[in-house]
Amino acid sequence: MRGRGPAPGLLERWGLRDDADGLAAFCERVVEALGERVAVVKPQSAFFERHGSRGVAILESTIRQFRNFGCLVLLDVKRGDIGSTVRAYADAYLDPSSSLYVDAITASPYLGVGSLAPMFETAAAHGGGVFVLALTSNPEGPSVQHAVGPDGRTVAQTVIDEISQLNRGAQPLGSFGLVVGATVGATGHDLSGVGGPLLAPGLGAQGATPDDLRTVFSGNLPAVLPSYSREVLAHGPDTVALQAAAERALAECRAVLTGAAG
Ligand SMILES: O=C(O)c1cc(=O)[nH]c(=O)n1[C@@H]1O[C@H](COP(=O)(O)O)[C@@H](O)[C@H]1O
Repeated sequence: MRGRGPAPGLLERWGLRDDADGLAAFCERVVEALGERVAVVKPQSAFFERHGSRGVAILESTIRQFRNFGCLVLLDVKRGDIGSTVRAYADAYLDPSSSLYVDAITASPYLGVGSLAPMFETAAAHGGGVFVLALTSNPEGPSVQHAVGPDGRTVAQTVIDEISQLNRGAQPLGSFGLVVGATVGATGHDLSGVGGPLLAPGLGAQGATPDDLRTVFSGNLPAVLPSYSREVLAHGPDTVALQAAAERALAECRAVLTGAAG
């Protein structure tokens, strides 16, 4: 998977202005270079929202173009709220009648996994997916996610177990995924019953390597969806260089995920 993070630093590096025109040019080039070559793209909504209504229009158009190539779009929005508001987020991103409709989104479980139910229902109704944060790649994450509750489980393990329950019986994988950073190391959390995809950000720019996937995911490697953003995008705007960077990342991850010795 390739993340799409048109951050200000990247626009500048590509010789583009940090405005909506720069953002549009950036997205056009990324779609042209990678639209036919990647299975999943993960645009980060904030990098579009910071350009206001034009940014959101560019996000809509970029989503459409990638989907036209047959690419799955996983929008990184990390939404979460009380149930009635989550219903509106579900309508915005997971209902096919919305202009922001995508195949899957990221969601934050810190108002309780149950508060995300409207997203789960809408995703299930339309064949979409929801990736819920469990063990995030940032150094601040463990202070919340490793906290132990009254039943002896960590916050992260509670999230993992609730998502496992939602996927119960689904074959080969259910619609509900977890986010587990490639940077987190061996935390002792049990992912064996998840039955859904495991999104692994943190590769490349945040320091994790494909080898780290073995440590973090061990027996669960076949469910892992590795994600790179800056590591690939920093090679633009040259189309061939972007494509080569994506191919390199793919080859390195494939060697680990298909069980090559290492
Ligand atoms: O949900 C995410 O995608 C995510 C979760 C997480 O734990 N860590 C994390 O970095 N991300 C996102 O993944 C992307 C990583 O970008 P790079 O570090 O450039 O590959 C960013 O857009 C983050 O918002």
